[in-house]
Amino acid sequence: MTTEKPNWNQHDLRKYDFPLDDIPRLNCMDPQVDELIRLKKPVVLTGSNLVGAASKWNLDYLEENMGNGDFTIFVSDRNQFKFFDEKKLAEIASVTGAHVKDRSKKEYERPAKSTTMKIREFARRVKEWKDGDERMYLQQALNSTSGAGVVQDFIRFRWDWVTVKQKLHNWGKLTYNLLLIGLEGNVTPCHYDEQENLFAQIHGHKRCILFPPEQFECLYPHPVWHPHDRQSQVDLTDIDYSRFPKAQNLHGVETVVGPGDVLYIPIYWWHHIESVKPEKYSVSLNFWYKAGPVGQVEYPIKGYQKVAIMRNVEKMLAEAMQDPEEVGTLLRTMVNGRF
Ligand SMILES: CC1(C)c2ccccc2-c2ccc(C[C@@H](CC(=O)O)C(=O)C(=O)O)cc21
Ligand SMILES: [Zn+2]
Repeated sequence: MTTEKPNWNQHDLRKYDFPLDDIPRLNCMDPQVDELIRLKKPVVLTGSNLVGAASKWNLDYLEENMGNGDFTIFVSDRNQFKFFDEKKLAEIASVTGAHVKDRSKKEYERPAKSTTMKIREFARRVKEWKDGDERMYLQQALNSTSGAGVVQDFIRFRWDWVTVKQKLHNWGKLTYNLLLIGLEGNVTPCHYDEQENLFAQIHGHKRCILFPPEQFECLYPHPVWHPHDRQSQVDLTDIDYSRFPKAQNLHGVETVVGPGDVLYIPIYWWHHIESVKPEKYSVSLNFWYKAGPVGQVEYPIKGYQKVAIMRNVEKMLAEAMQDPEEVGTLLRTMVNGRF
């Protein structure tokens, strides 16, 4: 049985061009949960109390209990926070041979810039924020150096429960717990991660739209060597069908998570996440796990395995030619009129 979906006033939510089915909401003790996770299908787990100790993490509490560190804040003059991986610029420079005319100065549009702020300053700006102002998104890995109060709460998470899940599903090690505090209306555009994710919602609500890895060709990700690697080129809120015709075949699943909900975002699944009204800000904490060991490969191979193969081919070709920009030309030569 699925637990009641919050009586969400659908008309408040943005209408998309593509069909969206509901992600199942199940009590965490329901045996169907482990079946869905085993099949790498998204599911909302209710009643887990995974981050119950953080239920009091509103801005006032966090302001008092996150210590005096400098926190990473992304700033954007629009709703979208399309992250830009600076490390990729160094990788491009390292793989590009001397024979390439000097393109390393190539300018990329840098959408969201990052800065650091004390939690007190961030909290003040959130309280004063009004629609139209510059948007901010605090994203900070939690660890033992976070404030004493937060660390005490962190220790009291349901690590017993989540460790059982990690082992049962052969996930690798826990790499990060990212604390996320974003303003209502902040959008993290459609992208995939190469990690399993238990996404715990703590304060406010987030609308999560997901697509399976099989819809790779409808979402036209940036090249692997691009700073927007793993992110879709398609703006789902304003789809350019002339550039991205296959986006017409998009068919997603969605849910709105609220405090206490934990959404399982399977590795390589696309997700587009928006903080929604009525709360002014939202607080989430994700649990990212490395992929488990590649077990016995079964054929036909699965969608997410094809994505991993395509990534490796792009990397290998860029290195072989010492020129990332040559990859498209070579691949077109390989397939056009032949396969
Ligand atoms: C947009 C932002 C702040 C960012 C900027 C620059 C580099 C990285 C990131 C980054 C990574 C993860 C998230 C959380 C979540 C999306 C969401 O909840 O908004 C998500 O995608 C996940 O948990 O996998 C959010 C961000
Ligand atoms: Zn993500």
